[in-house]
Amino acid sequence: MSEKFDLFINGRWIQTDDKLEVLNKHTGKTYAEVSKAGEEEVDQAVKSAQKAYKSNGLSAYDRFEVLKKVSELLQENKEEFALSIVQEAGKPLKQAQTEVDRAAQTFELSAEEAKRLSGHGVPVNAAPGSENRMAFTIKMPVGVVGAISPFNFPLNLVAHKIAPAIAAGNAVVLKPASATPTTALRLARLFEEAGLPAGLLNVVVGSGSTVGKQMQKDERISLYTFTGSAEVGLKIKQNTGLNKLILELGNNSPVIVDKEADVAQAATNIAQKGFAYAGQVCISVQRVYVHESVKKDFQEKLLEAMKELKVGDPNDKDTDVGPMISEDEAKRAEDWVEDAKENGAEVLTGGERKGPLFYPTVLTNVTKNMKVVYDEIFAPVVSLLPYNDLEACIDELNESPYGLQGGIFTKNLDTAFYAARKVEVGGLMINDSSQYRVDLMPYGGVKDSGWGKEGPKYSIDEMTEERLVVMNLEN
Ligand SMILES: NC(=O)c1ccc[n+]([C@@H]2O[C@H](COP(=O)([O-])OP(=O)(O)OC[C@H]3O[C@@H](n4cnc5c(N)ncnc54)[C@H](O)[C@@H]3O)[C@@H](O)[C@H]2O)c1
Ligand SMILES: O=C[C@H](O)CS(=O)(=O)O
Repeated sequence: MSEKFDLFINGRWIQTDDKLEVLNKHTGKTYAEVSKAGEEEVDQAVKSAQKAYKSNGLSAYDRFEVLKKVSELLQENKEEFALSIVQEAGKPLKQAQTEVDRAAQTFELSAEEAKRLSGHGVPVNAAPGSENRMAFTIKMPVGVVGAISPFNFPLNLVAHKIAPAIAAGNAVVLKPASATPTTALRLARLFEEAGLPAGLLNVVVGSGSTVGKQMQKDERISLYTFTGSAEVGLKIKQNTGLNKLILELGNNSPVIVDKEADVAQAATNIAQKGFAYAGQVCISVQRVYVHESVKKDFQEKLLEAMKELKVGDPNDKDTDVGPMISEDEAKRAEDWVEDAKENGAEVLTGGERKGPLFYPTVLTNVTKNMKVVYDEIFAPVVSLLPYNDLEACIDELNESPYGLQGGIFTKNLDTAFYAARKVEVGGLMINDSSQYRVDLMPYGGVKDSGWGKEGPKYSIDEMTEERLVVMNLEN
C-alpha cells in the first residue's frame, strides 16, 4: 500500500482528484500518491500566503519558538524523515540521516537569526543642512516568498528556503520537486504541530511547467528563491520581471591536486566526495586537475580508495552510492561517458550501468570540450585532467560557465592563496574538495551557478528590505 499525501494550503490538507505517483527510486515501485495542485489550488495558496503575511501577528520571539520547535521535532522524527529521503530520492541511508541532522541545524540557525533581525543607525546629521535629523533602518519582510526546490536534498534545501523566510517574517508558497515531494509535505506536518499560523506556509505539488510556471506569473509573490538547474533558472529569471530573485544553480566542480599536495588525503577525500549520492550533489567533485608530477601516485591511490565504496541498496546502512534519481538519468550519464570514450577518453574504473545504478567512474585522457568535463554531469563520474602550469590550469578551469565551489589540495600557502584569488567560484576549499558545506556559511555561486547567498543569516538579508526612517526634530 502506498502512502497518501495532500496539499497544504492555508493550514488545511487539500485533496485533489489529480494524483502524482511518487516512485521508490531503488525498487521502481510506487511509494506514495500525492494530490496535485491545479490552477485553483496554486491561486488559493498564494492568496492564503498574502493574507497570512498581512495579518501576521508573530513577533520575532514567536518565530524563534516555531522554528526551534520544528528543529526539535525533526530530531525526534529523524528516522521517519531519513527513510522518506531514502525511498523517494534513493539517497543512501547514512547520507539521508546526515541530511536530517543538517536540516535540524538549518532550522535552529534560522530560529536564532530571527532574534537578531536589526537595522542600523544612519548619521544623517553629518550632512550639511540635516543638523536636526536622526535616522535608522529597520529590516522589513518582503511579503510572499515563492520557493521552488530540486529533487536532490528534499529536506535540507527546502529548509534553506522556508526557515529563513519564516524567520524574516514572510509567508511562503513552496513547490517541491515532483520526484521528491513527500518529505516537504512531512515537514509541513511539523510546522502544523509547532503552531505556525495558517497560511504562512503552503505546499503545492505539481510539475514545473504547470505549478512552477503559474507561480512565476503571480504578481502577489514578491521574491522567488529557486534551486535547480541553470536551464530552468534562466527561464525563471526571464519570467519574473523586476521581482527579487535568488538563484542557486548547477556546477561542474573543479578540484586541483597540486604538486605539493598530500596526495593520500586528496585521493581519500575525492573518493568520497565525487561519488556520494551518485554524484547528484551540486558541489560533487567532477573535474580533478592533477599536477603531472603526482598524477600516477594520485590515480593509484584514488582507485584504491574507491574500492572501499559500497554500491547498491540505499536502505543498507553501509551503502555509499545508490541509484540515480531515474533510469533515464543513469542512461544519460552512460551516453556522456560513451561519447567521451568515442573521442579518446579512457575509463579507469566503472562506466557500467544496471538500471538506475551507475557505477562510480573515473575517466582519463579527457579533453576540455567533452560533455563530461564542460557540462554538469550530476552523476558519479570524475575526470582527471593533468597540468604542468598552475596559472594555465586555473585559466582553463575558469573557462567553465559555472562557478559554485571548488577546491585545492596543497601544502604551499602561496599556491593556496593564489588559487583563492584566481579561481572563479562562490567558495574555494583549501585542502578539501569542492563538496564542503556547513549550513551556517554563505553559500552560492557566480557566473551560471546563480546569484544570492543561502545560509540562514545570508538568506534573511536577501529576504528582507532595509527601510530607512528619518526623523525631522524640532531642535
Ligand atoms: N546551487 C545549489 O545550491 C544547488 C543545490 C541542489 C541542486 N542544484 C542543481 O539542481 C539541479 C538538479 O535538480 P533538479 O533536476 O531537480 O533541477 P530542475 O531545474 O530540473 O528542477 C528544479 C525545480 O524546478 C522545477 N521546474 C522545472 N521547470 C520549471 C519551470 N519552467 N518553471 C518553474 N519551475 C520549474 C522542478 O519541478 C523542480 O521543482 C542540478 O543542476 C544541480 O546542480 C543546485
Ligand atoms: O546539491 C547541492 C546542495 O547544496 C548540497 S549541500 O547542501 O551542499 O550538501
